[in-house]
Amino acid sequence: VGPRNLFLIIFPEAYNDCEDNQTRNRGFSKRGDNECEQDEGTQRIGGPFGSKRPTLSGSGNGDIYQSRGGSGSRRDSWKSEAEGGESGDTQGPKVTYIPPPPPEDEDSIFAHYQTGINFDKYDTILVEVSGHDAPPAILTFEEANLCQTLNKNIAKAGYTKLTPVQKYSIPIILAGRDLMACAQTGSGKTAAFLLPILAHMMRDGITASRFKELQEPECIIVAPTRELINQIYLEARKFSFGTCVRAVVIYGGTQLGHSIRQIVQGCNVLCATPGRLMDIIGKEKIGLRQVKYLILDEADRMLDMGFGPEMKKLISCPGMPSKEQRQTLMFSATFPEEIQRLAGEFLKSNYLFVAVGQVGGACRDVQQTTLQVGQYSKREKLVEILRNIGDERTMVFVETKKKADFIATFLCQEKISTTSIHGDREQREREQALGDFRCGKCPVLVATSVAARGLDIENVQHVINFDLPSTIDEYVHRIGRTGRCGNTGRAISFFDPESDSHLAQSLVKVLSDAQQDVPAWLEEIAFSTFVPGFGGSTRGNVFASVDTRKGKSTLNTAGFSSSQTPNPVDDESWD
Ligand SMILES: Nc1ncnc2c1ncn2[C@@H]1O[C@H](COP(=O)(O)OP(=O)(O)OP(=O)(O)O)[C@@H](O)[C@H]1O
Repeated sequence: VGPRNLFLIIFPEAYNDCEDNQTRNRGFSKRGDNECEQDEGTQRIGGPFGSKRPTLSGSGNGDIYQSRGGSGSRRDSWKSEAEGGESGDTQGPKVTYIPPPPPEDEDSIFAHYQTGINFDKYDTILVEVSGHDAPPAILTFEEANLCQTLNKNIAKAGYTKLTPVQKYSIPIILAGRDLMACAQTGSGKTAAFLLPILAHMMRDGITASRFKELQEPECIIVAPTRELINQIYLEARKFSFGTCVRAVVIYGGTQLGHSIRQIVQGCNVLCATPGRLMDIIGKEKIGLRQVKYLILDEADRMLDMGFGPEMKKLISCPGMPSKEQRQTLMFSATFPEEIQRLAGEFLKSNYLFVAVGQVGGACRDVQQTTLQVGQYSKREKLVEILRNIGDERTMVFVETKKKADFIATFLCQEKISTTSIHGDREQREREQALGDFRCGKCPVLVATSVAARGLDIENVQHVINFDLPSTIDEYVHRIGRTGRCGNTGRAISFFDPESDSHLAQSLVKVLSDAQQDVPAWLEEIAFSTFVPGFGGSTRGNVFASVDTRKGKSTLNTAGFSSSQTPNPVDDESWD
């Protein structure tokens, strides 16, 4: 019995289960179901790729699958942390993982990859700014008039030229305005908010944090996944290098005591996943009275039905300054209209909206290919493609955690060096997997949607959608793991007409908007599933290209400053 057969004997229904699961979920908006961050406080113990089937639970062999309630349990699972899960009174053993500290040497802090051949093409992208009295865009870092230390750090990070989202967002944030910004994946949104906030903090003369049981950060940044918030923290640490500003990161899957120890040493910029943040606030280690900046990265995800209620709780926490008294910033590559409307509750009514290119559009530096592949041929096709790719770094996205384990195991058996990341793996394993992928030890990373957003990994040349996601937004984020910062990349998607037809129409639109070839068979499927007045089952108005306030806006190429909206924009009342 070969290893693959052995796997199938032990988990005979693994493959079909995954497919069933995926099919069952089709047709529903899976916003809220898709795997994202799950900050539950208990620890999972897994096999080579983490999760074990629930049926093994309690087998007494130490190989226990700590059930997380299946897909769709995200809210509950991370709530359990906020409600005391971390203290170990829910399920499973207490989390003891303490992530290794990041390297402290300057070379590591400022390590970066090169911008690509298409970096300058960013300047040709149309930018739309809506809202009243938008400050003009800046063309250079010098125009931003940042302090010397920040300028030094920018130079050490290898930034010489602003990206469009930076040209527009930096002056808006420096002017103290609230902002909702939408720009393509990999185009520098993180620095677009970090730099002006740090500049503000420096200008306000932030004093060095000192040890205190209750810390009161000036800035809170939230993001939907642990790895992403850690990445944002590393960027914050890089740009604040040599200043008094202390950034701290806290996220689920790690020991709570460790998070607390990081915080009490001083905290000006708190980077957090929502579950851990609420937990720490509940434990009175963080006070909110000094919060001047609240940033929601991947804001559409942070406001959707998965995280939205917790974000609302956050802004209504005792001490949290009202929206009039804080500056709130939202960034994403996608912004469905209905989520834009929800965002109004968080933002001042005169917030500005910046759209670089088409809201929700795919990055044009990614060459997209769609292949018609039925579910039973997918594995063979995957192996064929990976063998052709060789050692180039490739992310393979699948729809379920079980499938991620299954495909990763399968590829290893095929002698393709593979690791995996998904929400049923322990945090230690997730970080190890990402590390092995980053350094090239494992050039293939099989992932669920937990890795779809925000992750900025050097040299990811290929993304393969083994399973297409259920929403086109998720597709845009996934393929955005390649083709970053002006570099080129390739995305190959397996389209199974049995389960993916609902996506055909929006996929055709995304492909054609990004000037990609659209296969005739895909157009045919899109046509045959045509829904008049297409709202799409998955994403409100799929191709929203404007601020939903419908204010008049101005179109600019990124090199020129915007004029302002002449008319009142609020024809819809949110407050
Ligand atoms: N002005 C710049 N010059 C050079 N490199 C830059 C510049 N701005 C950002 N970068 C680099 O580009 C990469 C992508 O940036 P970032 O991760 O902020 O993209 P993003 O827009 O947030 O993407 P996503 O939508 O996937 O979250 C990072 O490695 C970042 O350091």
